[in-house]
Amino acid sequence: YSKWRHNYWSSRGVSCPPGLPFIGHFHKEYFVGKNALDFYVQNYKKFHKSMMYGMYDFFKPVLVICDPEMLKNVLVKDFDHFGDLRDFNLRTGNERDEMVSEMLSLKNGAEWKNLRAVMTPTFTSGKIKSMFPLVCDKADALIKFSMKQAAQNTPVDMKVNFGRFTMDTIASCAFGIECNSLVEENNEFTRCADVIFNPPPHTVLKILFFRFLPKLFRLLNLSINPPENDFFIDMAKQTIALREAGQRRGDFLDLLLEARGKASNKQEMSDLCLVSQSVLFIVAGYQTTAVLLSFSSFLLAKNKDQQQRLRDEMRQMVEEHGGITYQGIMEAKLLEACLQETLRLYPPAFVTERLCTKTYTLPNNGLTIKAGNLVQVPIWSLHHDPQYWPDPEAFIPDRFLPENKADIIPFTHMPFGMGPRNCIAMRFALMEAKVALTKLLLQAELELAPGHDKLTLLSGNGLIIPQDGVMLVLRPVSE
Ligand code: HEM
Repeated sequence: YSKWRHNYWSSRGVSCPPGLPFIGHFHKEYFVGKNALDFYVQNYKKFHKSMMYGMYDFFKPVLVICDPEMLKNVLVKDFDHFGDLRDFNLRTGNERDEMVSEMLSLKNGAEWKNLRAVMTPTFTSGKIKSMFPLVCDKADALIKFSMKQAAQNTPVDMKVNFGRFTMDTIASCAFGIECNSLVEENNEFTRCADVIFNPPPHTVLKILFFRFLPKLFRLLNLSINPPENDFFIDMAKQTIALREAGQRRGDFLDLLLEARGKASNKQEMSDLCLVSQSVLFIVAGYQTTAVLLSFSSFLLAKNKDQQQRLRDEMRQMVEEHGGITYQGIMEAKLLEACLQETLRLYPPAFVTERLCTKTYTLPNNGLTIKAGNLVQVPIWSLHHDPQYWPDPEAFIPDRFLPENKADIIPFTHMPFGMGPRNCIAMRFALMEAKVALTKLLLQAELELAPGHDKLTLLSGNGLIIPQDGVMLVLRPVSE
C-alpha cells in the first residue's frame, strides 16, 4: 500500500529522493532538525535542473519547486489556488491550544484573509515609525550591556545578546511589557518564550496522540502546547483589560485594539484571538530578527572593509540628520544592502510552503497539482544558486545597492517570503535590525574572537541558527 501511495510523483514523471515506507520524508523535515537544511540543499543540487522534485509527508504529496518563474505563479499570480498553509489541526479544545490555533500564521481561507486585512494596517510605515523610540531605548540597553561585557576583555556571544534585545523589543512593542532580559538574567518572560519557541521533544508524540485518539486526548484533558503558554495568555488578558480601561502606549496591542474597535472587525477578533496575535508576534519576531542580527554582525566582523564602509555611511547619516533618526536609518543604502545580503546568505527561514486549495496545472510544464498537495519553496538554495548569484558564498552587499538591484532575478531572493502571504512584519523587523546595528557599529569595532571564524548552522523548527553562537571581540570605537 505504501509503495503504491509513494508512486504518486514517479507516475507523473517527477523525481523523488528516497524516503521511508509510510513516513515518506516527514522525519527528514521534522525529526532530524539538524539535517533538515542539508537534506534540502542536497536535493536541490540533484534535482534543480528538472525545476522541481517530489516528497511525501506520510502519504501527502509535497512538490518542491526550484524554478523562479513557476514560483511566481504559485506565490503571486495564482495565489487564489495557494492561499493556505498546512493545516496542523491542533484544535484540542484546551484554551492553550485554541489560543495557538487562532494565530494568523495558522489560519486559512476567508478567516486568514479577514484577519490579515485587520492586522495589515498595524504594520504601515507610520505605525512602525511610532515604535522607533521604543526600539531605540532597547538598542541603547543592548549596547550598554554588550560594552560592559566587552570591558572585561572576554569575547561576547552576540547571539545571546541580540536574542535578549529582540525579546525586550518585541515584549515592549507587542505587549507594552518591560521584560528587561538585558538587565535581569533569569527572567520569566524569556524562559516561557524559549519554551514556546523550542517545544519539548514529546510535543510531536502528543500531536500524534491527538491525531489518532482525539476523544481520549480530550477526556484526559491534555494539551499539545506547554503550560508556559498560560503565562502569556494571563499577561495579555490583564494588559488588554488595562488598555480597555483607557491606558494607551502606542504599541501593537493598542493598534490591534484600535483595529478591533472598528465595527466591521468585531467578529474577526475575539479576546482570545487578540491574545493569540500578541503571542504570535513574540514567536515570529524573537528568534528571526535575533538571528539576522547575529549573522550580520558575524559577516561584518569577517569583512572588515565592509564594516568600515558601513560605519562611514552611519557617521555621515548622523551628521546629516543630527542623530540617529527614523528617516536617516530608512534611507541608508549600504545599511539596507548589508542586511539584504546577510538575509541572502543566511535566510532565517530556509524553506516556506503553501497548500494547494484548488487543483492547478502549472503553465510552465503542464503538471497538475491536486487540491491538498503541498508546494515548498527552497529559499536557502535559491539564495545560493550560482546561476542567479555569481560567487554565491561571498558577502557582497553591493548586489543590493539601488544601481545593481535591476540585475536581481525576481523570486531568487525571498527571505521574507513573497506574495499576499509574505511576512507581515518585514518592515518592522528591518527597522529593528537597522537601529541595533547602527548603534552597535557607531560604538564598537567588531572582530571575530580567536577560534570562532566559522559558523556551525543548526536548522530546527524551520529556522537556521548559529549553533555555537557568534563570539565577537568588541573594541570601543576610538573617535
Ligand atoms: C528578520 C526577521 C524575519 C524574517 C526573516 C521573517 C520571515 C518570514 C517568512 C519567510 C514568513 C513566511 C512568508 C511566506 O511564506 O511567504 C513569515 C511570516 C510571518 N511573519 Fe515573519 N520574519 C521576520 C520577522 C518577523 C517579526 C518581527 C514578526 C512579528 C512582529 C513576524 C511575523 C510574521 C507573521 C505573523 C507571519 C505569518 C503571515 C501570514 O501567515 O499571513 N515576522 N516571516
